[in-house]
Amino acid sequence: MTLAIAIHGGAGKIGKERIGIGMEGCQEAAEIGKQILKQGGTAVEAVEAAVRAMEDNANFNAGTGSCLTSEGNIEMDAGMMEGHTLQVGAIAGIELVKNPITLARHVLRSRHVLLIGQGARQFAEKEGFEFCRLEDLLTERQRTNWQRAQALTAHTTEAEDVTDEKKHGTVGAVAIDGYGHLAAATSTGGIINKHPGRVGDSPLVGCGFYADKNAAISCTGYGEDFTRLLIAKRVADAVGQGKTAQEAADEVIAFLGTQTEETGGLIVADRHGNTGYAWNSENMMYAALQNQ
Ligand SMILES: NC(=O)C[C@H](N)C(=O)O
Repeated sequence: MTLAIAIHGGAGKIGKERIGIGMEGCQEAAEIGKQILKQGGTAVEAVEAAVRAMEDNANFNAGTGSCLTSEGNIEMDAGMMEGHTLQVGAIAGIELVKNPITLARHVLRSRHVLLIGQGARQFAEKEGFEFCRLEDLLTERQRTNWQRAQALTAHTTEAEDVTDEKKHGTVGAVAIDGYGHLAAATSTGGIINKHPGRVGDSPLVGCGFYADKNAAISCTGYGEDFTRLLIAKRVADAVGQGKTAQEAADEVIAFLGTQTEETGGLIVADRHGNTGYAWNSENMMYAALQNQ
Protein backbone atom coordinates (compact mmCIF):
# COMPACT_ATOMS: atom_id res chain seq x y z
CA MET A 1 0.00 0.00 0.00
CA THR A 2 1.37 3.41 -0.97
CA LEU A 3 1.33 5.93 1.84
CA ALA A 4 1.34 9.55 0.76
CA ILE A 5 1.07 13.02 2.22
CA ALA A 6 1.01 16.42 0.52
CA ILE A 7 1.18 19.82 2.16
CA HIS A 8 0.59 23.39 1.01
CA GLY A 9 1.52 26.61 2.69
CA GLY A 10 -0.50 29.03 0.60
CA ALA A 11 -0.51 30.39 -2.93
CA GLY A 12 -0.03 33.92 -4.22
CA LYS A 13 2.70 36.29 -5.25
CA ILE A 14 5.42 35.23 -2.89
CA GLY A 15 8.90 36.77 -2.79
CA LYS A 16 11.93 34.53 -3.46
CA GLU A 17 13.23 34.61 0.08
CA ARG A 18 9.82 33.74 1.52
CA ILE A 19 9.31 30.87 -0.94
CA GLY A 20 12.44 29.14 0.38
CA ILE A 21 11.34 29.46 4.00
CA GLY A 22 7.82 28.36 3.12
CA MET A 23 8.92 25.31 1.12
CA GLU A 24 11.10 24.27 4.05
CA GLY A 25 8.16 24.55 6.44
CA CYS A 26 6.05 22.42 4.11
CA GLN A 27 8.78 19.79 3.87
CA GLU A 28 9.12 19.60 7.67
CA ALA A 29 5.37 19.21 8.07
CA ALA A 30 5.29 16.50 5.38
CA GLU A 31 8.01 14.58 7.26
CA ILE A 32 5.99 14.75 10.48
CA GLY A 33 2.92 13.41 8.71
CA LYS A 34 4.88 10.70 6.89
CA GLN A 35 6.38 9.38 10.13
CA ILE A 36 2.88 8.99 11.57
CA LEU A 37 1.72 7.12 8.47
CA LYS A 38 4.78 4.86 8.52
CA GLN A 39 4.11 3.95 12.14
CA GLY A 40 0.60 2.83 11.27
CA GLY A 41 -1.16 6.10 12.14
CA THR A 42 -4.30 7.17 10.32
CA ALA A 43 -4.62 9.78 7.60
CA VAL A 44 -6.58 11.97 10.04
CA GLU A 45 -3.75 11.78 12.59
CA ALA A 46 -1.18 12.57 9.89
CA VAL A 47 -2.96 15.62 8.45
CA GLU A 48 -3.71 16.96 11.92
CA ALA A 49 -0.08 16.69 13.03
CA ALA A 50 1.21 18.19 9.77
CA VAL A 51 -1.19 21.13 9.94
CA ARG A 52 -0.38 21.69 13.64
CA ALA A 53 3.28 22.02 12.68
CA MET A 54 2.34 24.60 10.06
CA GLU A 55 0.08 26.46 12.54
CA ASP A 56 3.00 26.61 14.98
CA ASN A 57 5.30 27.92 12.25
CA ALA A 58 5.04 31.72 12.39
CA ASN A 59 5.78 32.00 8.66
CA PHE A 60 2.30 30.87 7.70
CA ASN A 61 -1.07 32.54 7.95
CA ALA A 62 -2.61 29.99 10.32
CA GLY A 63 -2.44 29.61 14.09
CA THR A 64 0.63 31.60 15.16
CA GLY A 65 1.24 34.07 12.32
CA SER A 66 -2.42 34.54 11.39
CA CYS A 67 -3.39 37.80 9.70
CA LEU A 68 -5.51 40.50 11.35
CA THR A 69 -9.08 41.60 10.76
CA SER A 70 -9.95 45.22 9.99
CA GLU A 71 -10.37 45.70 13.75
CA GLY A 72 -6.94 44.28 14.56
CA ASN A 73 -8.20 40.95 15.88
CA ILE A 74 -7.34 37.36 14.86
CA GLU A 75 -10.24 35.13 13.82
CA MET A 76 -9.19 31.73 12.52
CA ASP A 77 -10.94 29.06 10.44
CA ALA A 78 -10.10 25.35 10.09
CA GLY A 79 -11.69 22.25 8.63
CA MET A 80 -10.97 18.54 8.41
CA MET A 81 -12.61 15.54 6.72
CA GLU A 82 -12.15 11.79 6.89
CA GLY A 83 -12.82 10.18 3.51
CA HIS A 84 -14.14 6.71 4.30
CA THR A 85 -16.59 7.89 7.00
CA LEU A 86 -17.39 11.30 5.44
CA GLN A 87 -17.01 12.73 8.95
CA VAL A 88 -16.37 16.48 8.96
CA GLY A 89 -15.15 18.82 11.69
CA ALA A 90 -14.77 22.55 11.24
CA ILE A 91 -14.35 25.74 13.25
CA ALA A 92 -14.92 29.30 12.05
CA GLY A 93 -14.04 32.62 13.64
CA ILE A 94 -12.20 31.05 16.57
CA GLU A 95 -10.04 33.34 18.69
CA LEU A 96 -7.12 32.72 21.05
CA VAL A 97 -6.63 29.04 20.25
CA LYS A 98 -3.14 28.00 19.17
CA ASN A 99 -4.17 25.02 17.04
CA PRO A 100 -7.60 25.43 15.45
CA ILE A 101 -7.10 22.21 13.45
CA THR A 102 -7.07 20.17 16.65
CA LEU A 103 -10.31 21.81 17.70
CA ALA A 104 -11.72 20.94 14.26
CA ARG A 105 -10.73 17.33 14.90
CA HIS A 106 -12.69 17.37 18.15
CA VAL A 107 -15.71 18.63 16.20
CA LEU A 108 -15.17 15.81 13.70
CA ARG A 109 -15.59 13.34 16.56
CA SER A 110 -18.74 15.11 17.78
CA ARG A 111 -22.23 15.01 16.27
CA HIS A 112 -21.72 18.42 14.62
CA VAL A 113 -19.96 19.55 11.46
CA LEU A 114 -19.18 23.25 11.98
CA LEU A 115 -19.02 25.44 15.08
CA ILE A 116 -18.52 29.21 14.99
CA GLY A 117 -17.32 32.07 17.20
CA GLN A 118 -18.61 32.08 20.75
CA GLY A 119 -20.09 28.59 20.56
CA ALA A 120 -16.83 27.24 19.19
CA ARG A 121 -15.08 28.81 22.17
CA GLN A 122 -17.49 27.16 24.61
CA PHE A 123 -16.89 23.83 22.88
CA ALA A 124 -13.13 24.34 23.17
CA GLU A 125 -13.49 25.05 26.91
CA LYS A 126 -15.56 21.93 27.38
CA GLU A 127 -12.98 19.87 25.52
CA GLY A 128 -10.24 21.16 27.81
CA PHE A 129 -8.46 23.50 25.39
CA GLU A 130 -6.26 26.22 26.82
CA PHE A 131 -6.58 29.77 25.54
CA CYS A 132 -3.67 32.00 24.65
CA ARG A 133 -3.33 35.78 24.31
CA LEU A 134 -3.62 37.68 21.03
CA GLU A 135 0.08 38.52 21.34
CA ASP A 136 0.91 34.79 21.34
CA LEU A 137 -0.56 34.46 17.82
CA LEU A 138 0.48 37.84 16.44
CA THR A 139 3.78 38.19 14.59
CA GLU A 140 5.69 41.33 13.72
CA ARG A 141 5.25 40.56 10.02
CA GLN A 142 1.46 40.39 10.27
CA ARG A 143 1.36 43.54 12.40
CA THR A 144 3.30 45.37 9.68
CA ASN A 145 1.10 43.93 6.92
CA TRP A 146 -1.94 45.10 8.80
CA GLN A 147 -0.60 48.60 9.40
CA ARG A 148 0.16 48.88 5.69
CA ALA A 149 -3.30 47.61 4.81
CA GLN A 150 -4.93 50.02 7.23
CA ALA A 151 -3.01 52.97 5.84
CA LEU A 152 -4.00 52.07 2.28
CA THR A 153 -7.60 51.42 3.24
CA ALA A 154 -7.85 55.01 4.31
CA HIS A 155 -7.48 55.89 0.59
CA THR A 156 -9.44 53.13 -1.07
CA THR A 157 -12.73 51.31 -0.69
CA GLU A 158 -11.14 48.02 -1.77
CA ALA A 159 -9.90 47.21 1.70
CA GLU A 160 -8.88 43.66 0.93
CA ASP A 161 -7.06 44.54 -2.28
CA VAL A 162 -4.25 46.36 -0.60
CA THR A 163 -1.55 43.78 -0.33
CA ASP A 164 -0.11 40.78 -2.13
CA GLU A 165 0.13 39.09 1.23
CA LYS A 166 -3.61 38.58 1.20
CA LYS A 167 -3.51 35.15 -0.41
CA HIS A 168 -0.50 33.87 1.42
CA GLY A 169 0.02 31.28 3.96
CA THR A 170 -3.17 29.33 4.50
CA VAL A 171 -1.99 25.81 5.26
CA GLY A 172 -3.32 22.38 4.37
CA ALA A 173 -2.55 18.69 4.19
CA VAL A 174 -3.97 15.64 2.43
CA ALA A 175 -2.96 12.04 3.10
CA ILE A 176 -3.65 8.40 2.41
CA ASP A 177 -2.80 5.88 5.14
CA GLY A 178 -1.93 2.19 5.26
CA TYR A 179 -5.61 1.27 5.51
CA GLY A 180 -6.31 3.00 2.21
CA HIS A 181 -8.18 5.82 3.96
CA LEU A 182 -7.93 9.46 2.89
CA ALA A 183 -8.16 12.70 4.92
CA ALA A 184 -7.88 16.42 4.26
CA ALA A 185 -7.26 19.40 6.55
CA THR A 186 -7.06 23.18 6.02
CA SER A 187 -6.32 25.98 8.52
CA THR A 188 -6.10 29.75 8.06
CA GLY A 189 -6.21 33.22 9.53
CA GLY A 190 -8.22 34.17 6.43
CA ILE A 191 -7.48 37.26 4.38
CA ILE A 192 -5.85 40.36 5.76
CA ASN A 193 -8.06 43.23 6.88
CA LYS A 194 -11.16 41.05 6.51
CA HIS A 195 -14.43 42.21 8.01
CA PRO A 196 -14.99 40.83 11.51
CA GLY A 197 -17.05 37.65 11.18
CA ARG A 198 -15.96 37.01 7.60
CA VAL A 199 -15.66 33.28 6.92
CA GLY A 200 -13.69 32.01 3.93
CA ASP A 201 -13.61 28.65 2.18
CA SER A 202 -11.19 26.97 4.60
CA PRO A 203 -13.77 25.72 7.15
CA LEU A 204 -16.46 25.05 4.53
CA VAL A 205 -16.72 21.45 3.42
CA GLY A 206 -16.52 21.02 -0.36
CA CYS A 207 -15.02 24.49 -0.73
CA GLY A 208 -11.65 24.71 1.05
CA PHE A 209 -11.34 21.00 1.82
CA TYR A 210 -13.00 17.67 1.05
CA ALA A 211 -12.31 13.94 1.34
CA ASP A 212 -14.18 10.84 0.24
CA LYS A 213 -13.09 7.30 -0.65
CA ASN A 214 -11.48 8.48 -3.89
CA ALA A 215 -9.67 11.70 -3.07
CA ALA A 216 -8.67 14.26 -0.44
CA ILE A 217 -8.25 17.94 -1.28
CA SER A 218 -7.05 21.09 0.48
CA CYS A 219 -7.28 24.54 -1.12
CA THR A 220 -5.80 28.00 -0.76
CA GLY A 221 -6.67 31.24 -2.46
CA TYR A 222 -9.39 33.84 -2.55
CA GLY A 223 -11.95 32.17 -0.30
CA GLU A 224 -15.05 33.87 -1.68
CA ASP A 225 -14.44 32.31 -5.11
CA PHE A 226 -13.42 28.90 -3.77
CA THR A 227 -16.68 28.93 -1.82
CA ARG A 228 -19.05 29.92 -4.61
CA LEU A 229 -17.39 27.48 -7.02
CA LEU A 230 -17.23 24.52 -4.57
CA ILE A 231 -13.67 23.95 -5.68
CA ALA A 232 -12.67 21.05 -3.41
CA LYS A 233 -15.77 18.99 -4.23
CA ARG A 234 -15.21 19.52 -7.95
CA VAL A 235 -11.77 17.97 -7.63
CA ALA A 236 -13.16 14.96 -5.73
CA ASP A 237 -15.82 14.49 -8.40
CA ALA A 238 -13.23 14.63 -11.19
CA VAL A 239 -11.19 11.92 -9.45
CA GLY A 240 -14.39 9.92 -8.90
CA GLN A 241 -14.96 10.08 -12.67
CA GLY A 242 -11.57 8.51 -13.33
CA LYS A 243 -9.11 11.41 -13.48
CA THR A 244 -5.77 11.08 -11.70
CA ALA A 245 -5.00 13.44 -8.81
CA GLN A 246 -2.89 15.62 -11.10
CA GLU A 247 -5.41 15.68 -13.96
CA ALA A 248 -8.19 16.64 -11.55
CA ALA A 249 -6.07 19.38 -9.96
CA ASP A 250 -5.21 20.85 -13.37
CA GLU A 251 -8.77 20.64 -14.63
CA VAL A 252 -10.32 22.43 -11.65
CA ILE A 253 -7.69 25.16 -11.47
CA ALA A 254 -8.25 25.76 -15.20
CA PHE A 255 -11.97 26.00 -14.47
CA LEU A 256 -11.28 28.49 -11.66
CA GLY A 257 -9.39 30.58 -14.20
CA THR A 258 -12.43 30.70 -16.48
CA GLN A 259 -14.69 31.92 -13.67
CA THR A 260 -12.72 34.59 -11.87
CA GLU A 261 -9.63 36.78 -12.04
CA GLU A 262 -8.80 35.84 -8.46
CA THR A 263 -6.31 33.05 -8.06
CA GLY A 264 -5.32 30.16 -5.83
CA GLY A 265 -4.11 26.62 -5.67
CA LEU A 266 -4.82 23.18 -4.27
CA ILE A 267 -3.34 19.81 -3.41
CA VAL A 268 -4.91 16.38 -3.95
CA ALA A 269 -4.21 12.80 -2.90
CA ASP A 270 -6.08 9.96 -4.58
CA ARG A 271 -6.84 6.42 -3.42
CA HIS A 272 -3.90 4.98 -5.37
CA GLY A 273 -1.44 7.11 -3.42
CA ASN A 274 -0.88 9.65 -6.19
CA THR A 275 -0.62 13.31 -5.30
CA GLY A 276 -1.32 16.32 -7.48
CA TYR A 277 -1.04 20.10 -7.21
CA ALA A 278 -2.05 23.02 -9.29
CA TRP A 279 -2.17 26.78 -8.89
CA ASN A 280 -2.79 29.76 -11.13
CA SER A 281 -1.25 32.38 -8.87
CA GLU A 282 2.41 33.21 -9.32
CA ASN A 283 3.48 30.40 -7.01
CA MET A 284 2.45 28.06 -4.23
CA MET A 285 4.43 26.60 -1.35
CA TYR A 286 4.06 22.83 -1.14
CA ALA A 287 5.70 19.48 -0.46
CA ALA A 288 4.80 15.83 -1.00
CA LEU A 289 6.19 12.55 0.29
CA GLN A 290 5.39 8.97 -0.56
CA ASN A 291 6.35 5.70 1.04
CA GLN A 292 5.84 2.47 -0.90
N1 LIG B 1 -4.76 32.40 2.25
C1 LIG B 1 -5.87 31.81 1.92
O1 LIG B 1 -5.87 30.78 1.27
C2 LIG B 1 -7.13 32.46 2.35
C3 LIG B 1 -8.30 31.56 2.56
N2 LIG B 1 -8.59 30.73 1.44
C4 LIG B 1 -9.49 32.44 2.86
O2 LIG B 1 -10.06 32.99 1.94
O3 LIG B 1 -9.79 32.62 4.01
